[in-house]
Amino acid sequence: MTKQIHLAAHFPGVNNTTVWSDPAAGSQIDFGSFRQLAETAERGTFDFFFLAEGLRLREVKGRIHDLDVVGRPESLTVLSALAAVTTHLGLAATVNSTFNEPYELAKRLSTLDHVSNGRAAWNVVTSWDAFTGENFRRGGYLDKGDRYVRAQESLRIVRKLWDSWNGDELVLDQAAGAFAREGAGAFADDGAHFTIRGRFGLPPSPQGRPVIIQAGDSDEGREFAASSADVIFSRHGTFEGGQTFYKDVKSRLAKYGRTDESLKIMPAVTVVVADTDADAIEKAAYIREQQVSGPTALVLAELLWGRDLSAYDPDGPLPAEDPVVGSSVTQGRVGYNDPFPIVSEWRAQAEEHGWSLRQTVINQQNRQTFVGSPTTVAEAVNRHVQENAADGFVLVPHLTPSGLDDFVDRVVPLLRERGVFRSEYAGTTLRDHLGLQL
Ligand SMILES: Cc1cc2nc3c(=O)[nH]c(=O)nc-3n(C[C@H](O)[C@H](O)[C@H](O)COP(=O)(O)O)c2cc1C
Repeated sequence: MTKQIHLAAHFPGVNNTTVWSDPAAGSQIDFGSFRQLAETAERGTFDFFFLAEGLRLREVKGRIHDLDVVGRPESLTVLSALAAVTTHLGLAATVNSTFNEPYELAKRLSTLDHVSNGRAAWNVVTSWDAFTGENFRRGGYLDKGDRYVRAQESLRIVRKLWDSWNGDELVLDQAAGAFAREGAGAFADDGAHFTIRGRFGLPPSPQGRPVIIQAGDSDEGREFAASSADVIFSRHGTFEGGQTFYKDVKSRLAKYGRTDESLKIMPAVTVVVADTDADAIEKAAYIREQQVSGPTALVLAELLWGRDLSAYDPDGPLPAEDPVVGSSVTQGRVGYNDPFPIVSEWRAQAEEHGWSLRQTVINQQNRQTFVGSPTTVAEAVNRHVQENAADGFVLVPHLTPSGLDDFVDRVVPLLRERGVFRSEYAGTTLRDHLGLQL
């Protein structure tokens, strides 16, 4: 059976994917930028618009990393404003489960679902580290092993609050002076992280339960997604890597009584489109040059090596030392669990091609996923989906807010022609777009 492709738009701003210094880049903060990208995604009949979250600016030796965007507005507030200027596009917010309370989460996400008429999604992320925790009153953080215990408990309670109304509690009997039935929204929960009871103040939202997205990659993260998520935002965008990840996660579903269709896998990908394949390859190389300055190459290499490499010349050879596991010189970024095979591969490739450290980072780490003419890109996107390397993609543009124009104007029509992507929205809620049941 031919699968239908799912697509989402990622608003740039985290990591070195964004080239904010490009003369064609607009504001990362002005609402007009969010609106323009969301309108482009809706014109392309995308499933949803996605906002990542960084709770603390990344630092390298105490200084803000030069390619991170400073001053990101808060996601749920921006998405609520976008709800008023879009009609069908899903609206997905990344919100951390470590530093938020389930009651607040349930209320804020349910509110987004109400104001958008059923288009809300929550991307549950689990940063646990002390560096991020310093921003918060409790000043603390979780043991790494507890991050999914708290996430699982938070999600279970959030769902309990969303389910605490049957939907028939509002009486609105003017003559009798009765607004709602007794018992509306009553809840109680007693767990390892929360002991709470009370009343949830909001009647059920249009989706009942907003869509749940998960983005962790560890074994615990994959298990959490298999048990509880509707969508996975993964980093496995290559064909082979995507197929391996897809098989791994889908094979975990049966033990939770779930079908393959109940969990959509949508890797983050980058796309470069031009008139011809050759033009696109040239354009892609230029973008990678912009994304990886000398200082950025050193930071990305430090993350892999787990060492201070500031004495190295990015235009010189790769560091001779072995990597160190578990030491993060770059605070606020997740390091590598097993850097050794990657360092070996980088060394082999650098030697074969005569690459400097910077050229190695550019070629090994920052390659765009889909590069080519509109036809080449449409065929590759479709092949990944039909051959189960993904159910769709979260597109990460390098420019704000015009970075998806080429894809929407030139690739989407080809996907529509092939009958693998919608020409108009069939339903009104995000669950409808994703083909998800409650
Ligand atoms: C593709 C992808 C995107 C992510 N985006 C965010 C984000 O925007 N904000 C955040 O705090 N964490 C983000 N994360 C981090 C994870 O959600 C998770 O909290 C972290 O990786 C720890 O979980 P793990 O050990 O299972 O990977 C992202 C992870 C992946 C794989």
